[in-house]
Amino acid sequence: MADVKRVCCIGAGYVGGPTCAIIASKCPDITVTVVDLSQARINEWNSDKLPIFEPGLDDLVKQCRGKNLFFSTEIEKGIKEADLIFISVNTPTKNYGIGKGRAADLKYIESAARKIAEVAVSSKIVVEKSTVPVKAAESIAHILQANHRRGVHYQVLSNPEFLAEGTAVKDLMYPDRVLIGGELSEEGNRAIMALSNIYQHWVPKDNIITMNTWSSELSKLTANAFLAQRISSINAISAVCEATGADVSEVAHAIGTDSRIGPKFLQASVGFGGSCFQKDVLNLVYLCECLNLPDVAVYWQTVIEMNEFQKRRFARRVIEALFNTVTNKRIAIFGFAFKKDTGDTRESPSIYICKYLMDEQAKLAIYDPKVDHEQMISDLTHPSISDNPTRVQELVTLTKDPYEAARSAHAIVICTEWDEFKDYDYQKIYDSMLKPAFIFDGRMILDHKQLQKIGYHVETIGKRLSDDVHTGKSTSVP
Ligand SMILES: NC(=O)c1ccc[n+]([C@@H]2O[C@H](COP(=O)([O-])OP(=O)(O)OC[C@H]3O[C@@H](n4cnc5c(N)ncnc54)[C@H](O)[C@@H]3O)[C@@H](O)[C@H]2O)c1
Ligand SMILES: O=c1ccn([C@@H]2O[C@H](COP(=O)(O)OP(=O)(O)O[C@H]3O[C@H](CO)[C@@H](O)[C@H](O)[C@H]3O)[C@@H](O)[C@H]2O)c(=O)[nH]1
Repeated sequence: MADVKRVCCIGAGYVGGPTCAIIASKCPDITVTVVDLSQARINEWNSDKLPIFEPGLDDLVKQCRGKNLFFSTEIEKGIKEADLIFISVNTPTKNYGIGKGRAADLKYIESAARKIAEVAVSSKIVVEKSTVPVKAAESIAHILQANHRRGVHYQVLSNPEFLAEGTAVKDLMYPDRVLIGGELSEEGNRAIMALSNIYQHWVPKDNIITMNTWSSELSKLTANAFLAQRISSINAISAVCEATGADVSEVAHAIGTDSRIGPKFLQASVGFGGSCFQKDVLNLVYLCECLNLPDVAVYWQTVIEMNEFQKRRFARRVIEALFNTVTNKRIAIFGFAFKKDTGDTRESPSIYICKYLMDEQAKLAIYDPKVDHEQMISDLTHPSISDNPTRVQELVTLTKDPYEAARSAHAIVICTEWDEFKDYDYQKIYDSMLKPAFIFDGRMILDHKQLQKIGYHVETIGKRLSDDVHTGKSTSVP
């Protein structure tokens, strides 16, 4: 099995699509087919407008599509023909039954495994690419082995993905490391080598780390838990900064220069979003509970609680600064994606900030350079955000023009760190706003001094810019 010629990937999402585009582009000797249940998603992958926005992805897909990269709903054919199959389906937080709100929902993983067992007529390497709880590979192996045909053998590997959205192509092209976990046996080793050979087309051998399956699965959850924890930690410190007059950027810089801490992932913000951090930390929390480690579970749970606190705290600051009422006030929301350079809104802090402001009956004018308006409405009318979709439609205006969003507004709230927000004509915007005009920079990306010079009242995360600090009246510590 050392020579993989055909790869199939089940799941044409944010991970499956870009990962397979890179494999196809770096391995012209391998045919890669990405399959999905969703005809609409596959149609988009086969069209000029891909279903996801990622810098550099369009070119990559165009370069390989129809040559050695295919997108299809013919799942059975894809499985039958492949030597190696990636399972890259979604593993969302369960919203029903046992483990509701914390455990990962493994129903899509299981159905992919069952489909493989049902249709495979030759031996396969099955690679768990999705993020899963520890021991999920064992369940996949059980399903495959219990249903296998004579002469068909399986090796199950864990190969978690570390790409971040918005930088997926770069992350896949130059990964810090590739992790491959497998069975400690001769067949296990052969399967690990086969997958490693694919990556070695472009990843230096030393950056490919092999280990036992459970360590690999746990490493993925641990990496995300550590990253999320850093953000929650600096966000917690941002609250202390606002209360004391310290500046969180200065604190982050100071601690980041300690080589043991390092400078990355210390950007205080309105809170972390995205489809992974919350889901994976909760997944770890649930795992700890199941392993009868309640203290460890509580430890990681606080990372999530701090993130909730940060989103709520920021929305409250907006309301307080606007004289404790935002009812019927027009507030421009700049940014709806969970971070810049993506159109993804899953768990975006912007959704929650909009929710808190809508709860106070603020009128929102939302602008994002990449998020579709249908997606915004779908997020804001989700039952967990609002129980009155008609009211949402009344309160929210969606616009394709940031200047339009800010016109006659009382305030601008920056929720995503899009680069273009830095380049707007803020004098022109100021002139069109109601006075006093407020800017709440939830991402610390604007030139605050310049904005103050124009006349804005500026508030940001982790730093006091308002008058009481300028006059030295910062909160005293007992
Ligand atoms: N999004 C990220 O940045 C990222 C990064 C690293 C890891 N991950 C992990 O990778 C996995 C996939 O994430 P994603 O963001 O790509 O999800 P996604 O929701 O974008 O895509 C998953 C796709 O799988 C398809 N699917 C589900 N069940 C299927 C089945 N039985 N047969 C065929 N297709 C099926 C869905 O239709 C969907 O298109 C998750 O476990 C996630 O935690 C995501
Ligand atoms: O210093 C920082 C860094 C990030 N964020 C926020 O954290 C969230 C997540 O950002 P990021 O990690 O860059 O994007 P994701 O696409 O969610 O990627 C994370 O989740 C993926 C899915 O598991 C992993 O593969 C990646 O390694 C991991 O970075 C976003 O809302 C960011 O704005 C901050 O607030 N401060």
